[in-house]
Amino acid sequence: MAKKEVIDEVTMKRALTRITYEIIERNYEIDQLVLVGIKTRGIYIARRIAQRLQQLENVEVPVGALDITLYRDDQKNQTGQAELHDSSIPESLEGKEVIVVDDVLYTGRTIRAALDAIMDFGRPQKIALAVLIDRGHRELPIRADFVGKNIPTSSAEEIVVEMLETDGADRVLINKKGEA
Ligand SMILES: O=P(O)(O)OC[C@H]1O[C@H](OP(=O)(O)OP(=O)(O)O)[C@H](O)[C@@H]1O
Ligand SMILES: O=c1cc[nH]c(=O)[nH]1
Repeated sequence: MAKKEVIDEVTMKRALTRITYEIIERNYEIDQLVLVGIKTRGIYIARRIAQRLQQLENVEVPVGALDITLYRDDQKNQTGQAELHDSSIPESLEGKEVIVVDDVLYTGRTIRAALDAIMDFGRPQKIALAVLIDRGHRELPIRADFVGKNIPTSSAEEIVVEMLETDGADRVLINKKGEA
């Protein structure tokens, strides 16, 4: 199966704008809000949501970045210390209202690990989750509060998120695992 585009630039933009409106409607204490993006593309998505919050509400929401590869509990990323880099949280998360942001939600293991990692930066008042794509197949009791698009997949497929900042274009593709 060839790669198939399931989200184009315009649809991605709309999805992120909608998520931003949903965040606004949720009545967060804006001055307590911190977005925490999960590397790599979750950070870009978090920055884009922060930009829209600035445009729509004239608020500056801090964006942190989390590299959680060391914390994962499956063997996929247990390659040791070399992966502990780039986590940067702008301030203590103690008492904050945190929204974790990632590109794809799949088994939920990355998010479980992210929750662990966040606790090292203080105890937030609450934590929510925003993802661009929810592709199903959860292995843990984790769900997203804000979803750009639900894309049902088989486990033989993969979702490939491309973003301007790192891939030269904004789009989402579905691909048969192992195919280029
Ligand atoms: O719900 P899960 O099963 O944990 O899967 C979701 C995670 O998988 C991907 O990261 P990946 O580890 O593939 O790294 P990448 O983002 O650098 O491609 C994706 O960016 C999510 O962070
Ligand atoms: O299909 C998938 C699964 C996890 N993470 C991705 O980026 N794509």
